[in-house]
Amino acid sequence: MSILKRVCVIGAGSSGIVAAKSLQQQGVPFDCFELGSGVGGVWRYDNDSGLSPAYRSLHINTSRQRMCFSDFPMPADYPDFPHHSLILRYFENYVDHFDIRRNIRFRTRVESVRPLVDGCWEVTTRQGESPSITTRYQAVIVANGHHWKPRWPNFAGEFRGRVMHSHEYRTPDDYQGQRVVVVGIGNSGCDIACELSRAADRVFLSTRRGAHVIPKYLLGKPLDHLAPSWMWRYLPFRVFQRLFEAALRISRGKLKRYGLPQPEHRILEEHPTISSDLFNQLGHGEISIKPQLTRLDHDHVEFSDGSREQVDTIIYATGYDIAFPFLRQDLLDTSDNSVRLYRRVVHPNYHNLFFVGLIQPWGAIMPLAEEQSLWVAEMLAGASGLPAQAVMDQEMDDYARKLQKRYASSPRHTIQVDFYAYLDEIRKERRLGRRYPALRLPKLIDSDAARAA
Ligand SMILES: NC(=O)C1=CN([C@@H]2O[C@H](COP(=O)(O)OP(=O)(O)OC[C@H]3O[C@@H](n4cnc5c(N)ncnc54)[C@H](OP(=O)(O)O)[C@@H]3O)[C@@H](O)[C@H]2O)C=CC1
Repeated sequence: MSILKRVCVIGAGSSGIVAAKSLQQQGVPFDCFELGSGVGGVWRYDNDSGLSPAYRSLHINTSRQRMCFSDFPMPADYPDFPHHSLILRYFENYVDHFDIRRNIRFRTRVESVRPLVDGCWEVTTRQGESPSITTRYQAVIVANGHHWKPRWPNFAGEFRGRVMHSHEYRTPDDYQGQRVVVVGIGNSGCDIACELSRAADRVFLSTRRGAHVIPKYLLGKPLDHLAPSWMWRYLPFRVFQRLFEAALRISRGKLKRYGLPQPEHRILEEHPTISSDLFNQLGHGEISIKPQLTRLDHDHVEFSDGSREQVDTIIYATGYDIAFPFLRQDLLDTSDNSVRLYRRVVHPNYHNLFFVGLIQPWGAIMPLAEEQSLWVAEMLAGASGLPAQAVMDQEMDDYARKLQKRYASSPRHTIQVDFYAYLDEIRKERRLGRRYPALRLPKLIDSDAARAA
């Protein structure tokens, strides 16, 4: 039997809950489906969805003032960079404060999302072991996150020790006395290498191009407090980049002083790697930096400088693929890990299929997911619309071109945005949207004749 509803939200992580709350405030009926038995997504340690990569010691690397939602500040007694347990508590309180938990169906997998010929979406869900249910929706908001499907590299040779992805890493307890190589110098790689360096016998951190590692505090301030928002907004990019480089030179010094390779690209041309601990652990001689891993050889690994090390465990901290297991690949091609969406939110052909939180900002994601959610909720409430298709196509082309020009080429740089620029962009889109014809949603007619397109 199919039941009529209006909007389906997929996921109750930080993006899903703000999408749900925004719909509720606009009076748009919705169902939110969450695979795990609680909210919080990646911030729920040992989430029974099996999708959270959070390790026991995880602290966020954006400050509490920058990461919170606009109408729900984080408690003043939280530290600058809260532990994941505090962040989860914040999300739990948010959900209760805005009374959205009753519209979230937990332990429910979204199996498929299919477009119907009448413009609606047919969403098939399954709660636990119950039979699947199919429901028609006028619109779907995808907020399933993009840090749950490990990206595995492929190296020549064979390895007989333990091979794992950072997604599986939880605590350093099992690594006493081991020799471990961590591949990748993103935030996971650095955090895990630092933690393991206090437990394992030797830790090698392998990087193929280095990173402009930024300490959590710069000139005595949480790094995202250093430059006022007007600098991010109005200074020409190259000027801002030079100022940032200067602040790093003063605060941190040169990378090579710590034994880190100098990347070929400049700061702001990569997703930021933020770690204060890495500098200490390098200075203590507890981590050895290695170039690209090139070959596996039973209980040894080889690197591009010809060096070779015996190791017990390889941890690939090589990032994540973007994936929507419930959507047909031909509806949204993610084969090169990029997605083509208007303003990173609206599907180019199906204007009632939205994505919230599918961005990787220089800065915190939550306020940006909030702004996206407000925009989408206004459209779904009939208060706002989209520009002409040609305008949307142009914007998507421009974004892809700018991204390619600015960022080091990597599958992890396909959804990058700058915090303030993107916030302003979506705010402007909301203002303009009120002048466009309201978004036309398909009518909800429960008809067995509506076939999958
Ligand atoms: N404390 C916090 O708040 C934390 C936040 N995060 C966030 O989670 C997200 C995911 O981070 P993370 O898991 O670090 O993943 P990232 O994608 O950010 O980093 C992956 C790293 O692995 C390298 N890599 C990828 N493929 C290969 C390969 N085949 N060979 C060698 N190196 C490779 C990348 O290098 P290259 O650049 O050359 O592609 C990069 O250094 C990010 O948004 C991050 O900011 C993660 C951990 C902690």
